[in-house]
Amino acid sequence: MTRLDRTPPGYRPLRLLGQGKTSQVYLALDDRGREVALKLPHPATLGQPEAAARFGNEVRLTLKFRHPRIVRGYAGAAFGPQAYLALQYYASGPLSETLQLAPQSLAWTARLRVLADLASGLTYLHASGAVHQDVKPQNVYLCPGGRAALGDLGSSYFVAQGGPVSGSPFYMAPEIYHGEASSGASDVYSLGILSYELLGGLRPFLGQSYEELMVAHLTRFPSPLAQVAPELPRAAAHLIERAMAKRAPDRPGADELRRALLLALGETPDDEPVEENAPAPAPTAPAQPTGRHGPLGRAAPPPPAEPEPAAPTPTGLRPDRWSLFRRRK
Ligand SMILES: Nc1ncnc2c1ncn2[C@@H]1O[C@H](COP(=O)(O)OP(=O)(O)OP(=O)(O)O)[C@@H](O)[C@H]1O
Repeated sequence: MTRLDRTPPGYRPLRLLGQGKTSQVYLALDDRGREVALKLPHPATLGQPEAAARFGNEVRLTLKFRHPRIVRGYAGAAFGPQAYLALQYYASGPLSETLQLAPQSLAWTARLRVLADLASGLTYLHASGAVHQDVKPQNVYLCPGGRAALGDLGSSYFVAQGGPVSGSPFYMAPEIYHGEASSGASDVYSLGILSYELLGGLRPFLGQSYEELMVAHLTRFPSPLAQVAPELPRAAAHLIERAMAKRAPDRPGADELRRALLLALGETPDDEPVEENAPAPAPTAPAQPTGRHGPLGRAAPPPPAEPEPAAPTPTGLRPDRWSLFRRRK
C-alpha cells in the first residue's frame, strides 16, 4: 500500500515535498482549498511501537501549541492506520536545504532574524513547561518575509510529565551525552550551536562518529565568535558563547538570547506576546545538570556532509534518535 492510498478524507495531494525517517510529506490542498504540508507516517513507522508513539506525540503537541514561531498544525490523527498531520506549508522549506543549496541567499540580518525567531519559539515552549529536544537546521522552516518557525515536535514533551531523552549529536548538550534529563537549558545549548554555525559559517564541534562528537561537546571549546563573526555585536557574541556553556546553569534563558539577538538587529525587544489558546504552563521539574568543563580545543574545520552519526545504545546498537537513551519519568 502506498502512502497515497491512505490519504485522509478532505485532502488532495499535489506532489511529494520530501521524506524523512518517520514520514513522507506531500503538498496537498485541504477541503478549504488551502495548501498544507500533509505528513503521512511510513508503514514501518506505524508498525514500530516507539516510532508510532513518537509520531503520535508530534501530532498531539503540534496541534496543542500555537505560536507564530512554532510550525503550525491544522489537523491530524495521532494513531492508527489513518494517522496523519496537516501542517502549515512553508514554501521555502527547511533551513538545512537553504544552507546546503544557497547559503549566500541568507544575508547577515536574515540569519540574526532566524535565530531571534527560534529563541522566541523556544521561549514560548519553555514558558509552557515543554522542551523541544531537537533544535537543528533540518527542523527550522523559513517563512515568507524572512521569518522562521521551529518544527518537529516529535521529541518534545512536558517536563512535568517526563519523556524519552533524545537529541541530534551535532547539537546535543553535554548533559544529554551524560544521559541526563533534557531541560530548557539543553535546548538553549542546541540553539547556541546553531547560532554559531549560522553566524560563524562553521559548526563549532565536529566528529565522524558519535563518540568523537561526544568528546568534542564535553571537552573542547570553539574559536571565539568574535573571531569567526567579527560583525556580531559583542554582547550577542558573549551570550551565544554562554548558551554553549558546558554546564547548564551557566547558560542564559531562551528569552535572554532572543532579546540579545533583537538588540543585535537594532530593535528594542518587547516582552514575548502570550498567545491565545496557549497551553497552560506546566510545573517544571528542577534540572540537575552535571556537564563538565574541559581543556581548550582548536577551531573546528569546515563541517562534514550529512548524515550525522547516530547515538549508540548501551548495547552498541545504533537506533533511530527517538530511543537514544532511556525513558524518563
Ligand atoms: N511544513 C512543511 N512545509 C514544507 N515542507 C515540509 C514541511 N514539513 C516537512 N516538509 C518537507 O518534508 C521533508 C520531511 O519532513 P520531516 O523531516 O519532518 O520528516 P520526518 O520523517 O517526520 O522527520 P524525521 O526524519 O526527523 O523523522 C522535509 O525535509 C521538508 O522538505
